[in-house]
Amino acid sequence: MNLLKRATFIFSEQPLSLALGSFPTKQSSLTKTNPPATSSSRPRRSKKRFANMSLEKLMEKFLEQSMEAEDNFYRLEEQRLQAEDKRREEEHSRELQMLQMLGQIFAGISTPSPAPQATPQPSCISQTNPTVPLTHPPCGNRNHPPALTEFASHSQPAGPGLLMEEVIERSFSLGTTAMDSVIPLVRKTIPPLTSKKHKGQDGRIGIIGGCQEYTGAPFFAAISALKVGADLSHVFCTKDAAPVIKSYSPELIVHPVLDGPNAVEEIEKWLPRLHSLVVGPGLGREEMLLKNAKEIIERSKLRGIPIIIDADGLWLVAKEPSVIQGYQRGILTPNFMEFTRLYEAMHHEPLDSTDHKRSAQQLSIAMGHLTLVLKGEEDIITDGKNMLTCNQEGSGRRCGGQGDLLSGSLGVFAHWAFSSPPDAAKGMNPSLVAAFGATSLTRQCNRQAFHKHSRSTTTSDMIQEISSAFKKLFES
Ligand SMILES: NC(=O)C1=CN([C@@H]2O[C@H](COP(=O)(O)OP(=O)(O)OC[C@H]3O[C@@H](n4cnc5c(N)ncnc54)[C@H](O)[C@@H]3O)[C@@H](O)[C@H]2O)[C@@H](O)CC1
Ligand SMILES: Nc1ncnc2c1ncn2[C@@H]1O[C@H](COP(=O)(O)OP(=O)(O)OP(=O)(O)O)[C@@H](O)[C@H]1O
Repeated sequence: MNLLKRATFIFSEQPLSLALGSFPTKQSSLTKTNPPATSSSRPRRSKKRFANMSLEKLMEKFLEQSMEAEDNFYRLEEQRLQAEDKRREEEHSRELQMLQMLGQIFAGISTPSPAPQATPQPSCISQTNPTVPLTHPPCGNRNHPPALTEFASHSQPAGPGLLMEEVIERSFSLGTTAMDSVIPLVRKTIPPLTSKKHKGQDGRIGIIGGCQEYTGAPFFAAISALKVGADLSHVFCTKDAAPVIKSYSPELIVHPVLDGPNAVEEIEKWLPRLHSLVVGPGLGREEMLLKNAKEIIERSKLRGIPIIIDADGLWLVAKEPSVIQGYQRGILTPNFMEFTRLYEAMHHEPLDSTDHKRSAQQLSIAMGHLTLVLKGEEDIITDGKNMLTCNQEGSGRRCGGQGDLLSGSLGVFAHWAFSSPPDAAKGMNPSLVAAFGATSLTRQCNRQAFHKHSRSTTTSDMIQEISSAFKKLFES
């Protein structure tokens, strides 16, 4: 943007540089402004030439050129983003081809007679299991094929729609506890802070939510994303929620478009610039808002953007599971109520609440191996094949909004996990690594805030703790 802050006019052999910020933009005030000071070393000849041009004309010309420069900048930026998208799509299709080839090789080796395709044994159901088979996601920002090191034993019949890549397993040692062994993987996905980067590279996160009733939830999610380390945080909310959310924080970019006549098109314009999307905090359940959210999810899927669905976004998923079913970069973060709703919508029978882990695994499988984070006394994270549980000590305090802190920070961790080098997560599904990072952080914030505020702890207190909780977990 520095390019835009300066405009150079070549009215003579000597260029005249003007600082954009130092000029008023209104025509009326322009006339009152003194001509810009020129350096004492500037030759008289160029002064004479400028003297022939009125200041007003000069400023007009200057503004024209600066607008042109700005247009050019955005055009180039758009082209760059499109090229980046294209490169990513090519990577995906290469990866898929690889997977298909591996699938064919596998089919040749292991199926002398027609064998039933099967769901891998959920041997990872226990968090203390030292060796957990993990599967590389079929769709990831990876340009390497998964290692074909181990096949699961098949004790369950294949579920409908199981893919070949689902039986390609790889061994992964979890060590003694998930906490000890997954945290280092999370760390590896966190991009280092360096002076070489430009604004936006560490994350541009979008939140779809915020309506008349709920302005806190999208704010909590968006500000948490920033505090975790995203560079830019956008909130796409309804018109009447926008001024309220803006007033909470000047750091957020707030778009009052979600209930507008062209909501989907308005938001789609931003999708090429977003690294991940969090759908649902404070979205409400109005038909039109849910319809717009649904369409935005569809368009984000086409671009391979990681999508976290929480709160009222999960209400939408319970009504129309196909909106996210099978999308390997989708992550659902239900609390127990939301989980029950989803489970019953998918399985058409009441939830057996005695075995949360099994139910979570079943729901994930039914959703096409989507990563699911069932929040509770311990957070259960599963993609249907592998399971992690997060027991990071929190507190007994459950204030509204802490789920928003989780979903907002997960938006950032998901972007980092999906865009880190292939070996960072050691072959583990990036969604699982990201979810583990976000749940540990949320619980650590809760613990630290409770230590200071006990019963009065609120989500704002927890957000204050993000910086030190992050350092403690991932940077110490
Ligand atoms: N300050 C704000 O603006 C906040 C807005 N929120 C928004 O409020 C909207 C509705 O969310 P709700 O969670 O209330 O909706 P739900 O319909 O999912 O929850 C309904 C009820 O279930 C209860 N419940 C939650 N967890 C439970 C559990 N484990 N066992 C039993 N009952 C449980 C809740 O207390 C609530 O009364 C969402 O858009 C959400 O994002 C919340 O995020 C909280 C903060
Ligand atoms: N019983 C519990 N003990 C410890 N931590 C918990 C417990 N229940 C939830 N949490 C933690 O609180 C975080 C948010 O979960 P919660 O169930 O409050 O979400 P939510 O109801 O969706 O939140 P929100 O109020 O934002 O809608 C999760 O990271 C989870 O780890």
